[in-house]
Amino acid sequence: MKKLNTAAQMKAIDREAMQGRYQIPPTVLMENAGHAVVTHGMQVWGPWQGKRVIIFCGAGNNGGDGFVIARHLMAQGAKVYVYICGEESAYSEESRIHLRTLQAMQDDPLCHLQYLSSLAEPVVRRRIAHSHMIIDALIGTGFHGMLRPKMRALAQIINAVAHEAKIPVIAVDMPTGVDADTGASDKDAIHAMMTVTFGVHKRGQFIYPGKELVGKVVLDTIGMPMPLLRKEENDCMYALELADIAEIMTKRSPTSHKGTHGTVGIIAGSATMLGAALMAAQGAVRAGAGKVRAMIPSVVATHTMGLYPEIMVAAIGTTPYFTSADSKAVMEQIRDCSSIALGPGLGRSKETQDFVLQILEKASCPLVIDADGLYHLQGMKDRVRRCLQPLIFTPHIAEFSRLSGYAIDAIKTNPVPLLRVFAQEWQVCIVLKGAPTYIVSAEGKAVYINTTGNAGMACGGMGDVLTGMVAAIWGRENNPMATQAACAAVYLHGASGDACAKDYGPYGYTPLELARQVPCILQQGQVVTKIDDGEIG
Ligand SMILES: NC(=O)C1=CN([C@@H]2O[C@H](COP(=O)(O)OP(=O)(O)OC[C@H]3O[C@@H](n4cnc5c(N)ncnc54)[C@H](OP(=O)(O)O)[C@@H]3O)[C@@H](O)[C@H]2O)[C@@H](O)CC1
Ligand SMILES: Nc1ncnc2c1ncn2[C@@H]1O[C@H](COP(=O)(O)OP(=O)(O)O)[C@@H](O)[C@H]1O
Ligand SMILES: [K+]
Repeated sequence: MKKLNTAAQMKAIDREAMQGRYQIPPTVLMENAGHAVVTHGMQVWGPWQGKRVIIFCGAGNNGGDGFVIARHLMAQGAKVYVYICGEESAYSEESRIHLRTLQAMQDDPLCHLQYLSSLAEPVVRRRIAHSHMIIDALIGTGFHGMLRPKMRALAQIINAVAHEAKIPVIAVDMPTGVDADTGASDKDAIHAMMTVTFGVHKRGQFIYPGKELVGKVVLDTIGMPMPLLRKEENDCMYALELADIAEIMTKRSPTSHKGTHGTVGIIAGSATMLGAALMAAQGAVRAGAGKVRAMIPSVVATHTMGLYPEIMVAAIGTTPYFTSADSKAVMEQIRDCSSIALGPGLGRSKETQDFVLQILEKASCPLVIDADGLYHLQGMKDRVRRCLQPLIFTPHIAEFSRLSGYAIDAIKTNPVPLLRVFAQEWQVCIVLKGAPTYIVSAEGKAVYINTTGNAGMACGGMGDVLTGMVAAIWGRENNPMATQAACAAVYLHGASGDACAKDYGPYGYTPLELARQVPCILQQGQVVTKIDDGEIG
């Protein structure tokens, strides 16, 4: 998985690399950063020879990187137009050194160096329009707040002209105007086609709207000592990758049987929401559950008979929704279950709440709780903490807001600290569904961010499928930890959505079509790499 840092964590690493026992001179890190941009740019767009490149250099160290980039581009035969926004005296020592080196090369016909303030706007527009490439070295991890008027005006020009003339923009470390910690972006933030980032990825590259503005992100370690780059932060965040899932979705032993792969109990559905139960059950089947038993109120269960023969259906009670009178029958049915998915389509009757609380109290295996199951747990933190079984909650933002009391806007702006507090206080692993989906362990320490999925999944029932998948992966023999199971399910669910988007089109595919893709993802993505007993397959 990819480690994701905040700007402050990155700064601390930079400091340690320069001042601690490593003693790397700051000019060297900046040199390597600038060189990295030139190298990665060439790998995507070919040789720089003969290209006209505009480099906008801000007043901080991001601008310093720009001066280095200019020198290396000239060495490769590009003509550079370097526009400086800062005052020479205000630059850091390392930026000033690189600026002076560049100033010493000013006579070179390939070098055009100018303070931006001395240039009329139409000239800037014309120069951009006649360039082959633009380098955004205006602001990197140091961006905060909103773009100030002059910077905003410049960013608007760059975006407009680059878009119109189809000129690629390479962002140095971060596109100007994107917050490296949260992905929050100024409305005029620069839209890059590629971002070359240094040392460790930044969180804002994986969170919308920043995620959309960074383009292709390339990481270069710029010669920083690996122990610093690998260091586990107290407040750590990771982006999920296919390889992480392969650790969990192991190959089956050839002699395994259905009992080996877990029995998932689905407690879901009510008179008007039968589909939710079936979609969760299908999610469990497609994610590899050995057996799936769906417990559904009798009144509606009759309609499911024969629909999905692979699912065992237990018709429960006499009411159109579950009540506490049903808990005994349900407990009988889940005795042999290795995990339970509770909640999709249960409805919001007060009587169902009593039922949910009884299941929570008596269950003898891990529980994944979603949708109406979570609705019934509002204000029930103590009851949840008393539950003897490990729990995974899978709310979307509105459900999380209802449960936690945090405002939807606050969750959208910066969910991570809120999720950590909630997970610790409620002692549950939490999956905050959305774009992107976050997974937080019950200790509230590690946060994982999903990298798969698309807007075609914004459709009723997709979450139900996920709930069944989490339960299936969590309920296997040698079952993974809650967080691992949640990460694997979320990643696979999103990857299946991406496969649907490719096969069917960007939207309009159904939750069951998505569920059907799960085994194909395991196959095509070669996710399954190991045998259950740990042997490499
Ligand atoms: N050794 C290292 O550390 C290495 C660092 N490296 C590079 O340094 C970068 C970090 O450098 P940094 O910390 O100097 O910040 P940076 O991104 O240049 O931004 C600060 C400037 O932006 C301005 N500004 C901010 N917000 C603004 C707004 N809303 N609207 C307008 N202006 C705004 C801010 O103005 P101020 O707030 O100070 O008035 C200041 O002028 C990092 O991303 C990487 O590229 C590499 O060389 C590798 C080694
Ligand atoms: N724009 C999007 N990008 C990626 N994933 C999305 C997007 N919109 C929805 N999803 C995913 O689809 C699922 C929707 O779940 P949910 O909101 O609970 O739907 P339902 O309750 O109807 O089943 C979640 O896993 C969510 O992450
Ligand atoms: K930048």
